[in-house]
Amino acid sequence: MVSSQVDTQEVLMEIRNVDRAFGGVKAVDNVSMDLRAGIITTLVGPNGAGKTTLFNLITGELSKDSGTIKWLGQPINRIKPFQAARAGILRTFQDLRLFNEMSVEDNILTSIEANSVPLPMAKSQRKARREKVEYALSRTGLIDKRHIRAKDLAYAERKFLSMARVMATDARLWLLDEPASGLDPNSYEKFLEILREEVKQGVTVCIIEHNLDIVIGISDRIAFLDRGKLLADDEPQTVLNDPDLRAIYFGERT
Ligand SMILES: Nc1ncnc2c1ncn2[C@@H]1O[C@H](COP(=O)(O)OP(=O)(O)OP(=O)(O)O)[C@@H](O)[C@H]1O
Repeated sequence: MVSSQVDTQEVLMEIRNVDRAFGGVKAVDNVSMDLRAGIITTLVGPNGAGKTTLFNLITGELSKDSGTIKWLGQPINRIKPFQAARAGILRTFQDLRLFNEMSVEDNILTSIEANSVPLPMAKSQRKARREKVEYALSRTGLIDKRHIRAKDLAYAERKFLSMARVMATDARLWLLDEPASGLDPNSYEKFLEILREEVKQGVTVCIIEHNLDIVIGISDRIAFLDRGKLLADDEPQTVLNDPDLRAIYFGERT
């Protein structure tokens, strides 16, 4: 599933000594890691490990207490979510945050409009937007649902719409927060297939995932967080075969 189109040694994002506490809880504790281009990095760890907080720090939903994050070599320490999106870093949320009263198609269009650098709407740009919407609709299997309101979709379709909203932008880094949770096996196979295809086209993905089958099926690299600390960042087999990490993952720590 590694991209054939990009240099996977290229570091897109450099995270160094990042901290964030909530009162006495160190949600993210001195985390340093790289996100490399054209691969899928999976963030795993028990509940409360700090995975979502790390996403929030990357995209500026939360501010860091200390540490630095660089994107394409440039510090993005005070970035706001809309600036992150326009810089090519886009995320999904566990609670999806769709516009429930809007149609599927309008949800995708809105995402393009909100997350792209505004340009005068030349005819050619309008056409390009339409093509992106069509691409996202067809890749996620939502083409026949384009006029349905988001709130009337089935659960799996809502998950795919959330992904379509990222897909239709030109984001280079996708941060996906449990995008496959609650999906039936058919849907998550489809989800994995879509993701692999997008990575082949050059997208870079960091995904938070609990389902071990999905973690095994998709990861090029696994970063393991526990109580805010990064305990491992390595090849999947190395992380998954580590008995101490397995004990933490399966809640068997002493
Ligand atoms: N806004 C907040 N206010 C107070 N504490 C928070 C806040 N956000 C996160 N925390 C705490 O920070 C820690 C890390 O939470 P976080 O949601 O990042 O973990 P997670 O690994 O994403 O967990 P899960 O797998 O359950 O989603 C937890 O102890 C959580 O209670």
